[in-house]
Amino acid sequence: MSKRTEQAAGPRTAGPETTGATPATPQTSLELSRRRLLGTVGAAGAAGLVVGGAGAAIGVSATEPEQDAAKSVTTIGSTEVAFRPARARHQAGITTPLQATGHLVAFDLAPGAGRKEAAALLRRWSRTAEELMAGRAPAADTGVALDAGPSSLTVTFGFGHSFFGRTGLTARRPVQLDPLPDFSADALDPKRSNGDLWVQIGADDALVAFHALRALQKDAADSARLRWQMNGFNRTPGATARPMTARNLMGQLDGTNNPKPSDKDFDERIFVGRDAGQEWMRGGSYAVVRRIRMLLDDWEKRSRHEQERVIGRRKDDGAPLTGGSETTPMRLDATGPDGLPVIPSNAHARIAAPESNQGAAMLRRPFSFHDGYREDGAPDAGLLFVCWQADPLRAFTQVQRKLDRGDALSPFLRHEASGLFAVPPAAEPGGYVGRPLLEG
Ligand SMILES: C=CC1=C(C)c2cc3[nH]c(cc4nc(cc5[nH]c(cc1n2)c(C)c5CCC(=O)O)C(CCC(=O)O)=C4C)c(C)c3C=C
Ligand SMILES: [Fe+2]
Repeated sequence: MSKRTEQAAGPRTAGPETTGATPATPQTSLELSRRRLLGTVGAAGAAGLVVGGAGAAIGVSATEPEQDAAKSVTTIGSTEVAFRPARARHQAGITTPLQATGHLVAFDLAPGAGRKEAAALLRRWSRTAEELMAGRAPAADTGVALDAGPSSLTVTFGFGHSFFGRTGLTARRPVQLDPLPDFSADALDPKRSNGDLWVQIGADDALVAFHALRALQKDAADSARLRWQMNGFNRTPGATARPMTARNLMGQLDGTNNPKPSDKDFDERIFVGRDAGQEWMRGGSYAVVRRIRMLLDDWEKRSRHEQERVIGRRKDDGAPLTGGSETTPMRLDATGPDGLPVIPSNAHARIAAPESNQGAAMLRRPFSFHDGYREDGAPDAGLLFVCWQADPLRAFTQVQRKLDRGDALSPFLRHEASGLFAVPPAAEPGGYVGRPLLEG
């Protein structure tokens, strides 16, 4: 299995859809990297040469500095994520470890385009995504990613509420796509919210991600028009000396208590089950997307101690305020000498925890964003919050309702855009994403 050094949910292994060879020793890693340096892997021919490198952290000590630099770069580039996972039914980009660059894009079908045009578009998009994720260049390529391998590229497709009316498929729209309720702290921009179609692109190389975005935009041609685009980033794999949970722009370890694929109820919580009302969604998931701006000027004025009480965890190592390490469970009932809860009653992690929400859980897989500075001089920066769940009403909505009523983090956040998308299972061999809906 291909290994990554920066992961979505703390120290854990890559998602089941990541392909690759047996974890490499320093020696094999070097050999594989040499093969790649000889030019055998590039945008035109990566298939079959997924090195599954051991990551920069393993290989660096045994070799010359120049080789080390080349090796760590090529290891990142050559990691491939399967478009049609062999052992999972879901699309890539859900359990895939966080990538360094992301584009979230929504499209609306063009006037006059309906179900037939949508089906043709999803077929084109699926073919392009499969080629690019394997590191192959599509027809009439721009050449932007010519020198790079697939770089963990994932492309994930979803349908918004409005898609079903536009395509005459209202009867097959899942109730889970009913619009999210209004929350008191919402300041949503409708132009940057929702949309007929949603595409999530992630990659460990910014040019590879841009290349994919352009190719998909060209495929959309006259059948769909861009509604909004958001660009985000995460830490680059290998930037930290050991695999770690990612940090957000407030400086917190974010993702610690995410559900893990090894949890016995993971699939049930994150993916639509076999008994779901809408058959075409079985094995799929629902994505909630929120552009959440952080009021960083206010946040950064708070002391470390105050910041930690807002979350309920320590900033440096992510351990709960009740002690231990990052992976130690929070003791929500622990009180201090003053008789008050050690993890404050309005701490974000307490209010959002499954224990406070009838077991509700979601897989958070965000990107940070920074779109420059606002007129008032404040950074236009924050979190492109993306979370995945089998049922948004029982996961995101349940938790956000609670956060909305008294989360200590809320005064430092502005929810500025929102989307809810049905993300169907992966394409079957010879098929395309969404075919059972569009042709069923
Ligand atoms: C409605 C869901 C959530 C929103 C919106 C949200 C925004 C948000 N969160 C952080 C930072 C942290 N969140 C943490 C934990 C956490 N957050 C949610 C849900 C939402 N967060 C959940 C379900 C959890 C897990 C709670 C638990 O089970 O313990 C943490 C702590 C570390 C961790 O577990 O990840 C941080 C830090 C920001 C900055 C933010 C909006 C910008
Ligand atoms: Fe959170």
